[in-house]
Amino acid sequence: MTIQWFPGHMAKARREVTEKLKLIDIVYELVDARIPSSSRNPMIDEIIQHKPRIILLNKSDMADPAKTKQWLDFYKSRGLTAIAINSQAGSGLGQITSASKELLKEKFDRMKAKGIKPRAIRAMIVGIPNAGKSTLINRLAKKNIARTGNTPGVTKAQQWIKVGKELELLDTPGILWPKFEDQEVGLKLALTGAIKDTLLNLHDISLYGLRFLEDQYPERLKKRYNLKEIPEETVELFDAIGSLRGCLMGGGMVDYDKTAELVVREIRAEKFGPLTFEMPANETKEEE
Ligand SMILES: Nc1nc2c(ncn2[C@@H]2O[C@H](COP(=O)(O)OP(=O)(O)OP(=O)(O)O)[C@@H](O)[C@H]2O)c(=O)[nH]1
Repeated sequence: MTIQWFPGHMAKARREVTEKLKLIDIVYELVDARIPSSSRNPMIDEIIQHKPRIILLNKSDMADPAKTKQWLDFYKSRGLTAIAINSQAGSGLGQITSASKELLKEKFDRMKAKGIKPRAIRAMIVGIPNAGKSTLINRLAKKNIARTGNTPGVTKAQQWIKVGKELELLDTPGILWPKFEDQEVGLKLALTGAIKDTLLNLHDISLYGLRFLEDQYPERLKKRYNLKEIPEETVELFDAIGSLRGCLMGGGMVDYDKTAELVVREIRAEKFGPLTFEMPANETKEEE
């Protein structure tokens, strides 16, 4: 699903998340491990305020493991709890409940001291489109969706998913917008498949991807496209890839549209192995 975000949509999304915050103890902020910064909502800190939070680096199977570790260290150094997960395979999910209990220990101890009956931790998942929210919810839900049903004329009841005995999850995640006003963020979102190609120029996306590979993973780029050296000139690079892969027009000229499309498709399909497109040093100021 690709959402076109207009100011009205953003305000509504924010309102919905703010409303649901009242029902929960903790927020699970789901980001893409390949672009942990670009796949965040730029106003998330302001929106969730002081609500306890765990950052879930999803799709960690598609990210560079060494870089994921650096991201986890970075969050830790900032006093933030972060866990690398793979919602599709279910790995890392076991840590979510224990980390939540740790973060909420004081609150629950206080409740206990006041004589309040013990209850499960209540949580909500928040993330940008395509972060993997539904996949994670389905994984955690197994068969334990507590359907409460709707009563006509009454506001739709929130439905809770039981995750073991100690955790309950709101069944609808909060969907928030990415920082798409930043061109580079847009290119990273496109390369990871979070936004449609049609929103950006395919040549710009592929060129950004190729230059990124040249800078960070030159050997993988050379190997994939049989390059002895990586040509400095963009045209030469496209020519080399296009002719190797038969992306040609009539007359044997390289078809740059087809070549650009091929490159983007291959990056997304992990043909260059797991990739991480940004590191903590690029984090924007709001983390400071
Ligand atoms: N490799 C991999 N793919 C994942 C993972 N989690 C989700 N996906 C894939 O990512 C895509 C988006 O997942 P969804 O669960 O639909 O994402 P969403 O955040 O609910 O998306 P919206 O409904 O657009 O808000 C799907 O193709 C999933 O199969 C993961 O951990 N690893």
